[in-house]
Amino acid sequence: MIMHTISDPQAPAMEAPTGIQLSLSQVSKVFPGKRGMFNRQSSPDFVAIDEVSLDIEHNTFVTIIGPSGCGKSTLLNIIGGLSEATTGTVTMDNQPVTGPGPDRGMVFQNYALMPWMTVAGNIGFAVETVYPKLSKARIKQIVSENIELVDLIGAERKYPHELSGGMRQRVGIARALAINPKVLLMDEPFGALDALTRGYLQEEIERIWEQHRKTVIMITHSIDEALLLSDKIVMMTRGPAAKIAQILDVPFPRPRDRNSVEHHPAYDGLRTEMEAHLYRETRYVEQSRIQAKDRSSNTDTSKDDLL
Ligand SMILES: Nc1ncnc2c1ncn2[C@@H]1O[C@H](COP(=O)(O)OP(=O)(O)OP(=O)(O)O)[C@@H](O)[C@H]1O
Repeated sequence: MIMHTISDPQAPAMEAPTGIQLSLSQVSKVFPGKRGMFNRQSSPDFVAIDEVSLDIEHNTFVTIIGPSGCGKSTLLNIIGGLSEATTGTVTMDNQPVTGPGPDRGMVFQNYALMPWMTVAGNIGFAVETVYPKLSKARIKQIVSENIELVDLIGAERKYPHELSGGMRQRVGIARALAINPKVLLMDEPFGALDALTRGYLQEEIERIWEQHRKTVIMITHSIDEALLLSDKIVMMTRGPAAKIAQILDVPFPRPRDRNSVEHHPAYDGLRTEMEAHLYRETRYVEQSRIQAKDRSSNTDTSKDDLL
């Protein structure tokens, strides 16, 4: 765990930093194959991502999009320090990332809240853990500010099971922001929500981002979500050995809302480009699956012929 030196999470920044904040250099991840008797390898190693390099500037909203199973979570987990790159390096503010730390807050699709703690308890616990020297009064104040930020006033004493999915994810976001990370990492944060709640929370994230302007790296499967929120969209190729295919710049002015974004002259072109990429990569994955299935059923048939 990186040692943190900030004594108060909401302490004002000296000045807005500029330039590269997070840098990935030739990052690869290989999951080792299974080992059987006598430690003999029974399945091959799996190269999930292959030599991915990416520079992310301060205060940028980046989304990662790509076909299912290409390695998006693997990449985000390496940035978050939850998983180690097999080769390559990740640096944040020129310091190597060697594990999780309060400089990178994470928001998960399944919320990952502690069920026995209230809304305020979940947020307060995170702040207390990261900043153990803060007074109880200061922690309470930070909790209140962040509950207000995500529009959860009145739900402070509720437990996660008493909340809707959208409210739970608001708690997840408040908890991540309360420790004042330099970078917010979100792995499909709206993936488990119904379409209406999802649309509402997307606009909330845009509003919150306007207030904080933190660097955000978010995984999504939604083209519209990526276009509404991002400054940059990182499009990944299919796996195995996934790479970055292309990075799109999103030129829509801020603050944004769905209507203004959809009427921007660049919207249709960007949308078409993303659709074409995802369609191409996903079709290839599906065709490979069908061919593999055909091959295995042919093998079964030839076995039957022998009987
Ligand atoms: N611990 C692991 N051991 C072996 N293989 C793994 C492991 N974790 C992930 N993988 C494989 O690595 C590849 C990338 O997985 P990952 O979850 O990063 O993809 P993803 O793009 O986030 O997927 P999705 O869009 O479905 O959420 C997949 O083929 C997955 O099966």
